[in-house]
Amino acid sequence: MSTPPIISARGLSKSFRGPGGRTVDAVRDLTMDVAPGTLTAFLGPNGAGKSTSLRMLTTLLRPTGGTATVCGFDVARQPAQVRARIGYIGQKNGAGQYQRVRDELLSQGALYGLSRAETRRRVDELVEALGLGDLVRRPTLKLSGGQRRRVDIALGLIPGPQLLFLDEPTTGLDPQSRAHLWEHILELRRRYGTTLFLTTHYLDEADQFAERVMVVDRGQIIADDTASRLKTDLAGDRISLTLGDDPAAAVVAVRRAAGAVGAGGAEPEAVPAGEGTHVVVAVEHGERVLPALLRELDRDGHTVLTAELARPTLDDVFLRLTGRSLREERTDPSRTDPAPEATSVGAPR
Ligand SMILES: Nc1ncnc2c1ncn2[C@@H]1O[C@H](COP(=O)(O)OP(=O)(O)OP(=O)(O)O)[C@@H](O)[C@H]1O
Repeated sequence: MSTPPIISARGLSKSFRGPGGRTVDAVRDLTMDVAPGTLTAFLGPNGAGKSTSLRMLTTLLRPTGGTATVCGFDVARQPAQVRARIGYIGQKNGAGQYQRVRDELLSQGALYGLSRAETRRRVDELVEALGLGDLVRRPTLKLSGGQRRRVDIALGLIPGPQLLFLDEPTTGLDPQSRAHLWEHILELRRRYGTTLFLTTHYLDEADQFAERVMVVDRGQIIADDTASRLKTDLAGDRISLTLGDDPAAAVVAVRRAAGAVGAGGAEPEAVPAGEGTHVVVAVEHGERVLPALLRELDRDGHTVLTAELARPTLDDVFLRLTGRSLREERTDPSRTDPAPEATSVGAPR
């Protein structure tokens, strides 16, 4: 990394005293460097340690081990300097209840010590960037979940942070509001070049929008790369074919054809399917392999009844790494109740 990292953590850890005096290692040995201007997604099931990591990086929780710098300052020793440079949108709604949206945004500027003129300029800019024009005169109490999340993000951005932490920004929103919020998040990046570090349960969001995905499980980062590399390296593509042969002949045919087109290696798996046999084989670069494989099978005189290419998802990656599906991990029975969530850093609301 040529420019210094905006987040740098070495062995960052946090243990809590759980029920019955049991120790909960919420975050274990978190080590990472994050480049400025990037969008990183912290992806993991409930209780994986995502919020705890964020709360340490935003100085809201004191680590029990390791070190971290954010915007060049030590989170434990220089929390005020860190807070002055970051925004944090927690899981619970930060926006007040009765104030009108515009008044709330203006008060936020005053809390951060911005001049009135500077605050107005920022508010106008963010109202436009986040599409809040029609909402500014309404009390936040009357807003929908998605609208309120946008106001939260505007509040977090009023002081012009270099780095914005978002804890599950889209949880609880319907698909349309999620898509809308993402448009705005991406627009913010284009405009201000803000570094974004967010947690999410949503595999599709991490896949589609993040440049870097860190998969977290049981307090540890278990994978860290672009979504596309994680999928290619850890899960691979899958070609599913239905051949008009019996299972043994179908497996031999696919194994031979895959070897002939340079995609051998993985053992094809066969399942009898009606008139023929369904065979699944894992390959790399399935889009290139599939046509060649079909030509090869045809040349060998096999009848291919159906052919399908399945691209892996981040869930396949998680499954491969942990043997569990992230989709089924939405609740964690061992979870204990965390302390009340603080929703902002830098200034009280
Ligand atoms: N204040 C606390 N006291 C005791 N245990 C805690 C506390 N905060 C978090 N934990 C525990 O630490 C672990 C990690 O929790 P954390 O909230 O960081 O997970 P998460 O990945 O953010 O989950 P979610 O996606 O549900 O928000 C969990 O087992 C949780 O119960």
